[in-house]
Amino acid sequence: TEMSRAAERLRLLINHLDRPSDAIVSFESHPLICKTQGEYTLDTDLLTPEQRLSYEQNGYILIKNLVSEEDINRFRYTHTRLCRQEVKAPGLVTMRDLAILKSEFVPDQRAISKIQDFQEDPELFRYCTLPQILKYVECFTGPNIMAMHTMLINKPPDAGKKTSRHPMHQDLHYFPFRPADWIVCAWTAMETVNRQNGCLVVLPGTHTGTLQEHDYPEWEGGANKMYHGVRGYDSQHPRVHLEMEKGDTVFFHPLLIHGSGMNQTQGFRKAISCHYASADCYYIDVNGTTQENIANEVKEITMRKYAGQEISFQDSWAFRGRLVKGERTSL
Ligand SMILES: CCCC(=O)SCCNC(=O)CCNC(=O)[C@H](O)C(C)(C)COP(=O)(O)OP(=O)(O)OC[C@H]1O[C@@H](n2cnc3c(N)ncnc32)[C@H](O)[C@@H]1OP(=O)(O)O
Ligand SMILES: Nc1ncnc2c1ncn2[C@@H]1O[C@H](COP(=O)(O)OP(=O)(O)OP(=O)(O)O)[C@@H](O)[C@H]1O
Ligand SMILES: O=C(O)CCC(=O)C(=O)O
Ligand SMILES: [Fe+2]
Ligand SMILES: [Mg+2]
Repeated sequence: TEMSRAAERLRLLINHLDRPSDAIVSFESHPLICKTQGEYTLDTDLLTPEQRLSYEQNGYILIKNLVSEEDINRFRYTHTRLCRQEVKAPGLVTMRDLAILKSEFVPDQRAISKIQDFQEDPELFRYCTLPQILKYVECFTGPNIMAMHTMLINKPPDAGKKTSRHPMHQDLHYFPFRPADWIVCAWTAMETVNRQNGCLVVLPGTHTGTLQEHDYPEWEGGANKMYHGVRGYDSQHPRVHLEMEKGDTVFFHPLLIHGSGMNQTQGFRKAISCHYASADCYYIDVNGTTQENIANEVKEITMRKYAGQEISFQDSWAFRGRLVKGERTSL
């Protein structure tokens, strides 16, 4: 890992040198290159030494009660209206659970297990700009911050085929940008999440590893579109169930292996999340890598969505990404 991170830094240096001079970010003085105290976090006066150490070692930190009840209630209300199509947001992607795909369509939150790409909905996107979240994000990404990927997950009661599970995966599998250490996910519980309704399950420490090969899990009841899982991860690795209360927020590294279990309750378990990256990250070519499979699926879907227009995997990220702080330097 140390070698591959060194190689990544070298690639980054070359990438910066390749750019026109006005785009060059002063390399020596770059806050992220000059991280001296810890490899994964910056010294911003916010994280305690214990929290920094915990992120370095585990790949995540959980902050209690970070988002107010009032904000979450507003996000819930907007979610309901988006699902009922009472309000529209350009680019919004809605996803139905495999188990109810063939049932009659009712435009209701109960039919929609996930919405993605809400960057054009001002109310939901407010989540991505909350100052108390960005303060933490900055510890990982530095001052130029892009909101790259937005989701509101509405995990349905399992219909009996275990399709409500999310297989163990690394989010970096979906991202054609680097370096991984400058990317972080914020995931906020919109209600109590526990083992019964399918809380996040993480394998602490796996963020120090490399990106693994991902594919559809061989599950009897099938798996949802694009829900790839890590091929053959170590099932003996210690697991932590992140039980959280409404408003609690976990920040985690994109290489951290995580998933979520079945929802064994009758409620729809809700969480809102955003993946942030330093605007100083750069796009990579995933051809010939393990990410080729997801890139092809994404290209196929964008092709259908935008009437046959070919959009590169990288561009599909560039046009959804939104600057939330600082300067849009590269992404
Ligand atoms: C850090 C990131 C981590 C992650 O994002 S992990 C999860 C990644 N998931 C995603 O990116 C969401 C993917 N979902 C989507 O893009 C859309 O929901 C999807 C699948 C394209 C469907 O949207 P629409 O096109 O609006 O819906 P549609 O009813 O016209 O369906 C089109 C074809 O897709 C199929 N489909 C829809 N939902 C599915 C599901 N849950 N599992 C498996 N297949 C599914 C559907 O049957 C249809 O197929 P066909 O054309 O009839 O052969
Ligand atoms: N057979 C399996 N192969 C691969 N991954 C699995 C398998 N079973 C569960 N997982 C994954 O492990 C994580 C936890 O899922 P699981 O349904 O076992 O919930 P759990 O939280 O462990 O609950 P329980 O208390 O019932 O064990 C999820 O990411 C799930 O997708
Ligand atoms: O909320 C969940 O169940 C986890 C979702 C997740 O990890 C993802 O979509 O990448
Ligand atoms: Fe994930
Ligand atoms: Mg289990």
